[in-house]
Amino acid sequence: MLEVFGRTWPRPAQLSGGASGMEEERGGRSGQELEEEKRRALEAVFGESSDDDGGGGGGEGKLLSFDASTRHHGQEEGSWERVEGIRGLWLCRDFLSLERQEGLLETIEKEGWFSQRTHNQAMRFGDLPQWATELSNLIQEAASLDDSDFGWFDESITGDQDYYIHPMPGHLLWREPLFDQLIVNVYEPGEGICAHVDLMRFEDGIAIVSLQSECVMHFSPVEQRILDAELGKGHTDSSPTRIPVLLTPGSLVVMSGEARYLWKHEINRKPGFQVWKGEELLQRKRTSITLRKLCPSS
Ligand SMILES: O=C(O)CCC(=O)C(=O)O
Ligand SMILES: [Fe+2]
Repeated sequence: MLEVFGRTWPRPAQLSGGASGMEEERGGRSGQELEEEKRRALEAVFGESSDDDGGGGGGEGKLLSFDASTRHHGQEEGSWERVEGIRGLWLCRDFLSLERQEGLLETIEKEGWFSQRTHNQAMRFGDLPQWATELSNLIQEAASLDDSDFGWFDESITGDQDYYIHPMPGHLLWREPLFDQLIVNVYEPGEGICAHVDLMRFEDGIAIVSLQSECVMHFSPVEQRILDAELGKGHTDSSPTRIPVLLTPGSLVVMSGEARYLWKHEINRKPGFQVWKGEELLQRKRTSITLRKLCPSS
């Protein structure tokens, strides 16, 4: 099933008739209600969504320019970083080479999802296009390199923290399929996405690949009080925590556990918010690919 539409933030509502953006929790409405509203609006515009690729190149055997088999071993792997302060948030900065980033962009372009200027978000549910399956294989491969490859082994990590010693805990990394939902978001300079926790209809273990413009994604706790209690701080006098993470082109972010459920993520590309090491980042068009797995009941 393919859905292509315009995100509503910060652009005005386009296809979704006033519904808020896809994941944001706003105005007291649950994410689920927003999702349903969006679905109804989409159907009003496009009719019922179907599984058809529209001949866009996602079908079996059409690898186009993104071909995982050309991966250069050693070049693109092995630079996982744990994001300090957020358990379950991992960053792999050099996940995709420049060549592979270009191939991926070209492949996405050939899908034709964004041929209309107003369309800046496409979602696929169920069978993913082959290039996205290949991308998820690369994610699995990168995340599954054993401890010695990364020197992660840390004897002080025990018990439930075991969950956080790999970019993706084993029960998520080896599920079948790893991902069955895809979102491609295209952002023009100045455009971003509001602080949100991804909907509960998706399982734990979410991956985001960044292309084109670099950007700063901010993470803030869903409940500042919980974080403060954990850190042993009184919550009344503490300022809200916001942890910036620089997403460079070709980088991969993986969120699981606390990072996925207890932290909101946000990209604010309004002037003054895209600052890294004291410098305002130059904004260009940005494309991101989010891969998730639907919960069995969805
Ligand atoms: O564009 C991004 O990097 C984030 C997208 C996102 O958070 C989402 O699709 O839920
Ligand atoms: Fe998200």
